[in-house]
Amino acid sequence: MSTEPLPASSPFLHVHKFGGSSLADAGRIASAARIAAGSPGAHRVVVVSAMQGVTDALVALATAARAGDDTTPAWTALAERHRATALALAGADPAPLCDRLALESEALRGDLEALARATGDAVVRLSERIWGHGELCSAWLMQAALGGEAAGWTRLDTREVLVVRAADMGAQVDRDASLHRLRAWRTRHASTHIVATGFVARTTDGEATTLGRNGSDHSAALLADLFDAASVTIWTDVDGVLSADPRLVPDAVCLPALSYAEACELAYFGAKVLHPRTLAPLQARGIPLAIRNTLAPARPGTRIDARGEAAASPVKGLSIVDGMAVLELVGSGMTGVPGVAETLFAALHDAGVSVTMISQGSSEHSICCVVREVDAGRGRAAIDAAFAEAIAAGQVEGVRMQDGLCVLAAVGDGMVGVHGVAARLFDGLAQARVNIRAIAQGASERNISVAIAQAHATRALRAAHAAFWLSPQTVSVGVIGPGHVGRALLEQLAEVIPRLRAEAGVDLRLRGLASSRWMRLGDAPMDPASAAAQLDGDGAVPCDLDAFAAHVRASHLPHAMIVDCSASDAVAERYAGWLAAGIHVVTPNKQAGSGDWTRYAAIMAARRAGGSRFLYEATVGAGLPVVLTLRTLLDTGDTLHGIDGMLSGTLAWLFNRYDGREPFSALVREARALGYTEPDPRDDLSGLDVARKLVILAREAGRPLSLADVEVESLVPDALRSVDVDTFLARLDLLDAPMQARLDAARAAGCGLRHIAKLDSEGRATVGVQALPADHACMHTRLTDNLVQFTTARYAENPLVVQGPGAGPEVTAAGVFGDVLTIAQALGAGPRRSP
Ligand SMILES: Nc1ncnc2c1ncn2[C@@H]1O[C@H](COP(=O)(O)OP(=O)(O)O)[C@@H](O)[C@H]1O
Ligand SMILES: N[C@@H](CC(=O)OP(=O)(O)O)C(=O)O
Repeated sequence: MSTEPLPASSPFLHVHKFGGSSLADAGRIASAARIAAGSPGAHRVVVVSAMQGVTDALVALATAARAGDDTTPAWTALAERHRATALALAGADPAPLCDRLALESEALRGDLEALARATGDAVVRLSERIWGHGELCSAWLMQAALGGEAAGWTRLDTREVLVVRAADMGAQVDRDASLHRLRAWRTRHASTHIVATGFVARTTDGEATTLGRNGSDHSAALLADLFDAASVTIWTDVDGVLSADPRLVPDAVCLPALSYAEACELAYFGAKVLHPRTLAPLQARGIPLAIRNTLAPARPGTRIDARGEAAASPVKGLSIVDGMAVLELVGSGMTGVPGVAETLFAALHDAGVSVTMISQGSSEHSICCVVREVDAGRGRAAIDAAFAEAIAAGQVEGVRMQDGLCVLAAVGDGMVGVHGVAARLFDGLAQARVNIRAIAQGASERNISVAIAQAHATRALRAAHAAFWLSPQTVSVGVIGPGHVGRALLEQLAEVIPRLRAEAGVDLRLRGLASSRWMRLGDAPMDPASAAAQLDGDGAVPCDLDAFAAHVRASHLPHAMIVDCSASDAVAERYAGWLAAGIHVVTPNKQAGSGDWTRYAAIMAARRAGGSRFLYEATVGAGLPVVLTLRTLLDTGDTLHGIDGMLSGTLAWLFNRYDGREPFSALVREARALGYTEPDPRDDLSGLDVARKLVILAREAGRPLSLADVEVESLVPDALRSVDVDTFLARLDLLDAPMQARLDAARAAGCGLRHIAKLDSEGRATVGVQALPADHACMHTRLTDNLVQFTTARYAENPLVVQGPGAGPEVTAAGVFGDVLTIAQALGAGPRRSP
């Protein structure tokens, strides 16, 4: 660290400002001190705010004192908070620091007592002193954390040097007087580095004052100018200036660079991270500003300078100013009359009402301006008075007032000369069903502002944010059932999501994962690669499907989808509700498609009502395009005559292998060992699973078939139907003799055996073993191949055949993923769900 005395002004000097969030407790102050001490540059000026919450407490104390309330408990708590922080920071010898803070606390107590009795100007003077107490204390704390005078850090009470006078536009610095006082201060303090109190200043009369709430940013900029600093860094608790307030828009992104003008507009329109008056002194001197995160100091943050930087979106940031009202002067007599606007704004000026936004239609029939709600009544009275004569003469109707509004501003240098920006903003707001009360765009085209109902503020901000920062194909995804298929799907998602985002604009965000017992929900997208492994770890909560769906249907993301990879009927029971709520559903779970007809019909109706999609390609033939092929045939006007084929990979494998050389039971055991069968092979041999698939296909073709309507031949002997699995496996050879007899009979007729599902032209559905001639397509399959033949009007002589491996987690997951993509890719063109 340099020990050269600090020059009166230096281009090698860097200003660092730490806000209250960075000084919330002793640990944070120590981190801030490490950042300041370790930052580059020969000389540093560290500007501190009060510890988090302290200014609020002081404002409340002053109010209580004026009201004659007992301030002792709150005063004691505040003094104790500073003392406890000092003890934690000061190490072996905390007494000097504690004494300093005790003196400050005593001064505060004196001011509070005086304020309780004060009258006239003294009320303002004492209040200002009280409000600034927090910065005086935190500067002592920070100086100690940095090692004090011994380490070259001198404390500057900014009230000694920063001279401001009250002006129309807020406190105005007297630069010459301030420079003069700073030089004088420098002659008395030969320090290398400085810790300066933010927020506080002195009036031209030498009284203590403040720069207004959140004014420490402004202090840092003013000191940077006075010290001729090379840069200013504002350290806070977020990564930089974000595209919107992260408390309202969870998907807000950190903006790498902004121009002074962009930052100024955003700050003026409510981006709390930066005080609006900070930019002017820096811009005037060309001093660059960085906003960085004390909690993550390695991150680059936001750079603000004259250059700014072009970005992908023409709009850099969105912000909201709450508590606004519209005043509208209306009257046909105003048209073409010069001076109306002048009279109106002069009236507002005289009443001390500041105008945030102005809009006037070209008919000049009305002039509308947006002011702060608290000023609106005063503003209206002032305009009414100014136009009293015109109102009496009937030329002007009077002033209409509407409160309960806020102003949403979209800001960006990139908007200049670019068409479609306003359209995108208004479209986003329209999608969210937000009514726009007034619109203004300055001729700089750097800001479009709209006045909207306060009640719609968050919804509007999220919708506008989605319109500019999210792809229309951004989908909030929740996956249920991390079994074999679910896990394979998560692996595939992990591999493909980055490419989909970069190349196709499809932005799939895994925000929830649930098993039958646990669920994990994330606001930030979860990593699909590790999500399943972490499911029952820290942060997991017991599964609640309502909460899961509510989270997935995030109001700040344009679309939501639940992928059900469970085999649960209870989950299928939820589909109708989810679809009606606009959540798309994708599943390989056969329960809904083949279960109770009334529920199936309700699901299909909910899908239509919610404008959402329900896809289940992987319920039949795993990753093979079976449902899609049938759908396409029907959608293009073909007529289905029949479906037949092998719909079970397990049974296909068994009959492919079964040639009489090995008993059927041995093959069942082998298939089980290879993982081809369900743990209880009766689930396959019963034919029920195949029957479910046939029902799904029949319903797809518009036939109201139910499971009970399918004639299913079970391969499980009656005697083994209700025994436990072990007994069943032990007595499996009961299958052998009857199966051998069927094989012999088939062979005698020149045929072989296959397990076939069939839906005929009359709608009759059957599932069972059939003897097929050697030239039948099903006799030419391999391993676990499924084969589905569609006989239709167009494919009458020679059916359309879909064939390929029809089982296994990877191919099934790929079928599910295909549905997810089908939905996501179509979203770009379709309407967005309203947030
Ligand atoms: N556009 C925005 N970008 C970043 N932060 C914002 C924005 N709008 C509002 N904020 C809020 O501003 C906060 C930082 O301001 P503030 O609380 O005054 O910080 P500090 O205490 O460090 O001075 C952030 O925690 C964030 O919640
Ligand atoms: N402490 C003052 C000044 C300030 O700027 O604080 P912060 O940097 O924490 O916003 C306030 O709360 O208004």
